[in-house]
Amino acid sequence: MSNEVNTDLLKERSTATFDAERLTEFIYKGPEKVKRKRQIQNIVLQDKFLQSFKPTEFYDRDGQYNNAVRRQIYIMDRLEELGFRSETDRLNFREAAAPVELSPFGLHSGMFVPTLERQGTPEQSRKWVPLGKSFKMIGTYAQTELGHGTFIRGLETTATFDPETQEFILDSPTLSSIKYWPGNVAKTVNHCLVMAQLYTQGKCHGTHLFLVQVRSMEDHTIMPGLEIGDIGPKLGFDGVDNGFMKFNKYRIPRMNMLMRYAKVLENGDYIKPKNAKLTYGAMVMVRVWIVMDAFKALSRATVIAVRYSAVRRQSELRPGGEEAQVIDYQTQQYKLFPLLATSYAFLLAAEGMSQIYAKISSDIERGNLEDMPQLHALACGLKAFCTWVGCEGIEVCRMSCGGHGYSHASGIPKIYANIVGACTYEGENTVMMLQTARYLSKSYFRGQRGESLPELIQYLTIDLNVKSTLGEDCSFESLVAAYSHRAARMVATACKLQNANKQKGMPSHDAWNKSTVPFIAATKAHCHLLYAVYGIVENMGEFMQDGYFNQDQISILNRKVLALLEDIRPNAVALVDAFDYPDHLLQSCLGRYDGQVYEALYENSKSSPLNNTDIHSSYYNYIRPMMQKRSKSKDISAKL
Ligand SMILES: CCCCCCCC(=O)SCCNC(=O)CCNC(=O)[C@H](O)C(C)(C)COP(=O)(O)OP(=O)(O)OC[C@H]1O[C@@H](n2cnc3c(N)ncnc32)[C@H](O)[C@@H]1OP(=O)(O)O
Ligand SMILES: Cc1cc2nc3c(=O)[nH]c(=O)nc-3n(C[C@H](O)[C@H](O)[C@H](O)COP(=O)(O)OP(=O)(O)OC[C@H]3O[C@@H](n4cnc5c(N)ncnc54)[C@H](O)[C@@H]3O)c2cc1C
Repeated sequence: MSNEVNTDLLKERSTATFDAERLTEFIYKGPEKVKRKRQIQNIVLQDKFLQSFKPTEFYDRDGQYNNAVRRQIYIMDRLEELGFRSETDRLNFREAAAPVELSPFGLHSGMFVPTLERQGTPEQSRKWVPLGKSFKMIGTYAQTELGHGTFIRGLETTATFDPETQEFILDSPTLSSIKYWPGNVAKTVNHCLVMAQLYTQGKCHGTHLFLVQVRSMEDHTIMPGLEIGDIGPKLGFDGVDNGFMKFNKYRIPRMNMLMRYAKVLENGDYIKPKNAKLTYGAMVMVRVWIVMDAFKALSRATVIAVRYSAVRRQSELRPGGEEAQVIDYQTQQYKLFPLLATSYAFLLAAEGMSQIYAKISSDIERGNLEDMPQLHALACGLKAFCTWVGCEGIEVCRMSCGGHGYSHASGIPKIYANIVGACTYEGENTVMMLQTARYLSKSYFRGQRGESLPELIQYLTIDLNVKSTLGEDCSFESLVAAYSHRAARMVATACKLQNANKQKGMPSHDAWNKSTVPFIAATKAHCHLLYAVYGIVENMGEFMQDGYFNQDQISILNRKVLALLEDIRPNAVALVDAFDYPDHLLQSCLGRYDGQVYEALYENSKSSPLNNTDIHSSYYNYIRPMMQKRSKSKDISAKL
């Protein structure tokens, strides 16, 4: 590979009107943090073992899982050797060492250990968390079943208390109750946190979490009374062993129920929690993290597509002139530049969401549940919005790279396959949006009654008769006012429909269900209250419905969005460079920093396993016999 930088990329970087390094420092919170991040990324780049893997798509499923395990255990050992203590250092190392290969221990660190910490009693946490952190106990979060994922209250796995033996008896009473999907259950973990319906003294008290040993700590064999297996290949997550698990009257000690919020006493008495939804805390935490995941996925795809668009020359923009950089086509800019803006918006939304989560979850830990509904609504809405919009955007990035975008060598299919699952896991997006919609509906009616509302939703009470003051300058204030107006009006419209349904005599659940489509649109508008002009132009109908904008203002906005494309054009490459993703993290022949795309594609293709032999065995086994047979045939058409 040559080490020159593509001349078009060189020109793009030299004509940028700002220093990308300053923006990188803003993104990563200062020059020292940037320097440290790069140091750690370079340690990975120099690491022979970590650089010894071929791209994941060159391995079969067994190989991908085996590599994922090897890689992650190597990473754990290296982190110990390097003595990285700060979470940022460890995260930077992990992300560089496994940029697209998901970890078979992801749920152990991401849900199992944090849930033991947050949902166990102090004694339980003291006993189990060190075992989890030292990987003596390797666990996952097993909630979803064949028949239920969304409707947790409908889960069928039972945990029945036996006061004689001071044990819970776990059982999968029906086919649909078999645990199905939990990550790392099939081959990796030896423990699970199992969500099950708790029965004691003949009464069901709803779903609770239980710590269950599923494999022997001696030889990893499956514990008697359990059936465990892999669910099979999926759209992505190939290195992750999502599994199924069936309980057959499987006994665990009473003290294996996580009892921080709810308890079962020795005599079988049930002590209920302050709020039944405290058990759902792990899911809220992961939804908050998924907002950052959506930013990382969309920004990486945007880096690849924008750099490639600067390098790719195709067709004549000026008749007889040289072939144009595709980034100079207005249509290509209209595809990609809004995604660049969206990536930055998601970064800010993710950071804001994490700060709100940190504050409210610490209040909840201290017993103050006042803001729990707001946290739930925000986490549901942003998780759904950012993954939906992010995945749509990643697909636009892929298609904007033409044929090469469809190749794994572009890096984009892996980004998409890994993040698109997030539209489903940790709460199916529509269902999550409806949770937020429920919160908006209740808040709207509280606002109508003159009650005070939390700051984030006070816009619901604005005067909807006001028209826009937007002028040629498209001021920030006028844009925020437009988004607030649109969302407030759409929430009011959905709530009025819900009310009208009730007035017609519908029971409240029907009145709700028959207004959920406008509520989803209103909730998306609520979440969209993040970034500007493009969003208005793309959703103009919703902004115009009550004449909020006049014709002149609509023309201003249409002109503005095209003018913004021209404003961004000279800085597009610098704006993606600022995300500072090194090549080995992007894993993309199209998004390389040096722009040497064709050489990289050619080298990558030559390493494809199918090229290990010049003539494939199928020629000898099938093609040659077919040709020989047809060459003897009298029937000329068979020869064709
Ligand atoms: C690297 C990637 C790894 C991938 C990891 C993936 C891991 C997983 O997928 S684990 C499994 C994830 N599963 C889910 O997220 C299931 C989603 N379903 C749910 O959360 C619930 O069933 C839900 C919320 C949809 C409905 O629950 P349900 O009990 O019917 O509640 P519902 O009747 O709608 O509401 C009851 C009240 O509880 C509130 N509530 C519900 N959930 C929560 C919560 N988590 N926190 C606070 N309040 C809540 C509602 O807002 C409502 O409040 P109000 O009455 O004031 O309006
Ligand atoms: C990659 C991946 C990893 C996963 N990892 C785990 C894991 O580690 N542990 C675990 O426990 N689970 C895991 N899951 C399961 C995941 O959490 C569930 O699939 C998810 O919660 C969705 O539930 P469901 O499959 O029942 O979908 P369903 O709810 O059956 O969705 C089907 C359709 O029904 C609609 N629907 C459902 N309820 C309503 C409603 N009330 N109103 C309107 N529409 C509705 C949905 O919008 C959707 O369109 C994973 C899933 C995936 C894809």
